[in-house]
Amino acid sequence: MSESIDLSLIQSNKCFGGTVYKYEHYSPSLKCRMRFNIFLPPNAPLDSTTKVPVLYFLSGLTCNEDNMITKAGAQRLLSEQGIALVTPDTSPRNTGIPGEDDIWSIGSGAGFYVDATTDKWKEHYQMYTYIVSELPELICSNFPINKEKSSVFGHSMGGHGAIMIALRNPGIVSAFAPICHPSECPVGTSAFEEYLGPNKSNWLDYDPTELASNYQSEHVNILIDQGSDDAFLKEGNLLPDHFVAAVENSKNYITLETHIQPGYDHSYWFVQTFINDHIDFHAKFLKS
Ligand SMILES: N[C@@H](CCC(=O)N[C@@H](CS)C(=O)NCC(=O)O)C(=O)O
Repeated sequence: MSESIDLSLIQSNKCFGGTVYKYEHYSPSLKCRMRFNIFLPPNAPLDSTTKVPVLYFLSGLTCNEDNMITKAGAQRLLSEQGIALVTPDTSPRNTGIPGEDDIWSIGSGAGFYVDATTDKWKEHYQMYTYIVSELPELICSNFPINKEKSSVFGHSMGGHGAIMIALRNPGIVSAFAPICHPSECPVGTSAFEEYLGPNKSNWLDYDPTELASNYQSEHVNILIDQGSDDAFLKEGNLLPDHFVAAVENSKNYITLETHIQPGYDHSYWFVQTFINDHIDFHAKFLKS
């Protein structure tokens, strides 16, 4: 890895026999310093010659690299399964873009996993490139990770990111309460307009529902869990029914399993309840 990336260890904590490491690095695609956590299971310490599969978890609005790894309780099963976990941040930070910290659903903590094209955001907000290209290269060059065995999952805005990425780079994907149709919901339209401009045709490649409705590529397997008492769902920000209908059009190419979980909300209490189902879902493919 090039020295300019300056990968620095910030913290390490033993966890279920493995270790959670926090790193900081300079990101050439985002032009700022970024942090991520990586959990290495007991069978793949840093100096291991054994390479293990990896899961990338994309978090939701207002989150950083810590929310999921500290709250979802994934490490117990990942440790047993011998699967690594990477939790990236959700946006560039401290870029100096005016107002970057002012609105909870745009800017810091709200990168929406797109490569921005508008003058205001495009220099730094290249989260699609960061998550799909830069970060996996950095991870596979510096850690005992099997490049061929990786998949992505996420929550809310990160569920949108995970499904969108898996439909553009066919693979296994799962999501908790994903923003399924960002082009049609309040938080999605305001962010897409800001990052991609007002022309909705430029939004389609970043929208899970739009991508699914025309999908005719390698088979994709998707698992979604959705709480029935989720405030974001009730506000019309998630629109899972739009996604289910879109998949109907592409059912020869997409297998979708959706679980509506009665009484659960949008929080990490919900995520931690079903995290093991998601790890098992990925493990079937990652370890085959
Ligand atoms: N607008 C609210 C909602 C933010 C929110 O619920 N974010 C979700 C993802 S969309 C989350 O995971 N929050 C962090 C956490 O629960 O740890 C806020 O700013 O508090």
